[in-house]
Amino acid sequence: MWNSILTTLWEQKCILGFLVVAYWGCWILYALTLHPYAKYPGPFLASFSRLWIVIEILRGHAHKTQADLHEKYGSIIRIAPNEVSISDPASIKEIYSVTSGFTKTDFYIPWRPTFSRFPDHFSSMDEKLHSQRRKIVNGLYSMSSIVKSEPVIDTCTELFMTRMGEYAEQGQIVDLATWVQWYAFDVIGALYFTSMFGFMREKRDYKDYIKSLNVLLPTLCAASVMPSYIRAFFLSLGQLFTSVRRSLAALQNIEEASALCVKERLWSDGEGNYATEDILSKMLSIHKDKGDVQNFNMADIQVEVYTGLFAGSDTTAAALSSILFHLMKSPAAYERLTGEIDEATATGKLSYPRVKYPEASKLPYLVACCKEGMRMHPSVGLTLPRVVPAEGRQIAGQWFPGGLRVGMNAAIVHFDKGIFGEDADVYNPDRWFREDASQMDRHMFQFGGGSRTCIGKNISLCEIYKIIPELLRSYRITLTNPEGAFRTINHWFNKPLPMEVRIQFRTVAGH
Ligand code: HEM
Repeated sequence: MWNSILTTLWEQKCILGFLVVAYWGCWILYALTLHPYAKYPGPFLASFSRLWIVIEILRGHAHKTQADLHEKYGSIIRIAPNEVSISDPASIKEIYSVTSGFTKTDFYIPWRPTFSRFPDHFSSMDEKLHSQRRKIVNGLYSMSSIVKSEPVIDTCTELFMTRMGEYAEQGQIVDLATWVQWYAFDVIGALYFTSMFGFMREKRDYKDYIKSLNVLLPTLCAASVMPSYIRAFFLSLGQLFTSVRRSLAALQNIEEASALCVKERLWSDGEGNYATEDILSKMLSIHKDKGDVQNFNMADIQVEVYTGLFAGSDTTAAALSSILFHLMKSPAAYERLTGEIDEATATGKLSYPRVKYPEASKLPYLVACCKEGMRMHPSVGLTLPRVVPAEGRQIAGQWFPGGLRVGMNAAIVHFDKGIFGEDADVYNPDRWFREDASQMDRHMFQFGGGSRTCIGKNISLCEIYKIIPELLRSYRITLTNPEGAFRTINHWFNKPLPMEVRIQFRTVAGH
C-alpha cells in the first residue's frame, strides 16, 4: 500500500513540476514574442520576470543602470515584462498632465499607512477619490500659506546657523548631508506642530526617525516592484530576516510617531481651541468646522502627519545637499552666487539676519543654482509608474495598449540634450539664462506632474530659498575631498551619503 501511495505522490509531484515548467515556458515564449512590449529592448531577464527590477532596486543605483540602458537602446526600454521606461521629455505631458487619464500603478500600495481609512495622497490610485481628499487640505500647502509660516521656519534656520557657527569656531569637520536632513526634519516639526522635533537641539537622530526610514525604504521599494501576489508572501517570509523585521518595526515607529504628535496636541489644547497656527491646528480646525461634511476625521489628520514625516525630510535634504555640493565643486558659480547674495544684502534687497522667501526667490543666480542642483540630482530617483488608460494611448510615437505600465524618471529626463542642451551632463547654472530656459522649466520633473504633483513642493522651496543664501552669506563651506563625486543611495528617495565639509566664518556685507 505504501508503495502505491508513494508512487501516486511522486506522479503528482512530477505532474505539478511539469505544469509549472510548462507554464513558465509558455509565459517566457509569450513575453519574448507576442507580448505588446516584446518589441522593446532591455535586459533579457526583465523581459519575462520582475526579478531584474527587484535586484536593481535593492542594489540602490537603479537610475544609473536605467540611464545606461536608455543610452544603449534609445527612448523606450523594457524594465519589467509589463512595464517600460520612457526618456522622451515630450511624453511628460502625455502621461502626467491633469487630463491624461493615466493612473498610479499598484507600486504605491505598500507605502500606504496601515491605519488609513482612505488612501493617503501619495498612494491613492483612484483619481476621483484622490482629488476629493486632496482638495480638503490643498490650501494648507499653498505658497501663500507656507510663507505665513516663515517665522516658524526662521526659528529652525537660526538654530542651524548657530550650530554651523559652533563648528566654524571649533574648526570641526561637519557631515553637511546629515545636518541638512536634521534641519529639514526639524522644519517639518515646526511647521506641523510649532516646535522642532529636536534633531538640531540634541544633535542626533531624534527617536531614530531617520534610521527607521533608512531601514524601511529598501524593503518597501523592493516590495513595490514585485508582482502584487508575491508581496504578502515576501513580507511574511521576510519576517525570518532581521532586515525585514526591522523595516516593519520602523514603519510602526513612524506610524506611532504621527499618532503621538496628534494626541499630544489634543492633550495640551483640550477640546477644539487651538492657539497656534501650525499645519496641525489648521487641520484640526478643518475637522472641527467641516469634518462631518467633508468626512475628515482624526485618522485622516494622522495620515497627513504621517505623510509629512515620511516624505518631508529626505526629499528636501537631498535637494539641499545637491545644490550645495555642486556649488562647492564649481568655484566660479560659488563666487558668483555669494557675490549676488552679498550685493543684495548690502543694498537691503535681502533681509538680515533672516532671509525672506519672496526676496530670495527674486535673485536670478540663486534661482539658477537651485534649479541646476535639483536638475543634476532629483530627490526621487525612480520612474513614477502609471497605468495606460483602457482605450490605449499614443506616446512617443508608439501605440500603448490599455492596462500596461509606463513610467518616466526625472533622473533620466533631466539629462536630455534636446531640452537641456549639449552640455546637459555637466553642472552649469548659466543654462538657466539661455533663451530656451522656459522650455527647460517645463521639463523639470523633480516634483512629478499634473494632479499628482508633490503637495509639499512649496514647503521645500521655501526652506531651500531661505537657508542657502543664509548659509553662504555667513560661512564659507568647502568639501574636505574636493575631488570626490556626489555619492548617493537610491531607494525611491535618492539619498546623499555623508558629505564632509569645513566651515569658516565670512564677513556679511554691510553688517
Ligand atoms: C525637494 C523636495 C521634494 C521633492 C523633490 C518631492 C518629490 C515628489 C515627487 C516626485 C512626487 C510625485 C510622486 C509620484 O507621482 O509618484 C511627490 C509627491 C508627493 N510629495 Fe513630495 N517631494 C518633496 C517634498 C515634499 C514634502 C516637504 C512633502 C510633505 C510635507 C511631500 C509630500 C508629498 C506627497 C503627499 C505627495 C503625493 C501627492 C499626490 O499624489 O497627491 N513632498 N513628491
